[in-house]
Amino acid sequence: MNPSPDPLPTTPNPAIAASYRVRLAKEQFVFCAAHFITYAGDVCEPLHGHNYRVEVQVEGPLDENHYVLDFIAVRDAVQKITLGLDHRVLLPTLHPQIRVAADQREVTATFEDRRWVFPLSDCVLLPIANTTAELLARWIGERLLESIHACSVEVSVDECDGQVGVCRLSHPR
Ligand SMILES: Nc1nc2c(c(=O)[nH]1)N=C([C@H](O)[C@H](O)COP(=O)(O)OP(=O)(O)OP(=O)(O)O)CN2
Repeated sequence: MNPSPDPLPTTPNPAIAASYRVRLAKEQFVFCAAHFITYAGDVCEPLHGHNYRVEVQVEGPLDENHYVLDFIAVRDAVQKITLGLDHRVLLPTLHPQIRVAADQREVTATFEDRRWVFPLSDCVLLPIANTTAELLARWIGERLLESIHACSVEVSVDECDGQVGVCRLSHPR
């Protein structure tokens, strides 16, 4: 005769540490934007566009619903951020060599002897040093942390099918 099986535990084991996060990778987390970056010191790309795809992870303790955060609240917060970048030209205002100047109507960006002029309403001026996927992920992560209550977020920005910049941000403890 088989010995009777061990009884199933009736509570989670407090000796085993658990942490939780939610991950959202929604179809609608896409923004189509134009940009150019510099690299290797003084190489400046031509203006071009990407269909950027965003994914987020949010970490924290469980609330009274046993949620880290409501998926719907996170979804709406991310969508609001990505919508603000959609169909825009992304320009870095902290770039050491790209100068970005705006008036009531237009934005002028200059790099060495090159000059781009855009309608103001077509642009988003971002306080970052270069519009790399990594720094866009950080900018989105900071906006997300401002709008949801979470210990930490991780934002991935995929600029074209598998080229992904990732930034993890945590509130100081
Ligand atoms: N770590 C990072 N590397 C690169 C970034 C970045 O944000 N983080 N960005 C770029 C460029 O912005 C560029 O957009 C790369 O895109 P891609 O179109 O793939 O570049 P190609 O010149 O190879 O263009 P093809 O159309 O594929 O010929 C570069 N690196």
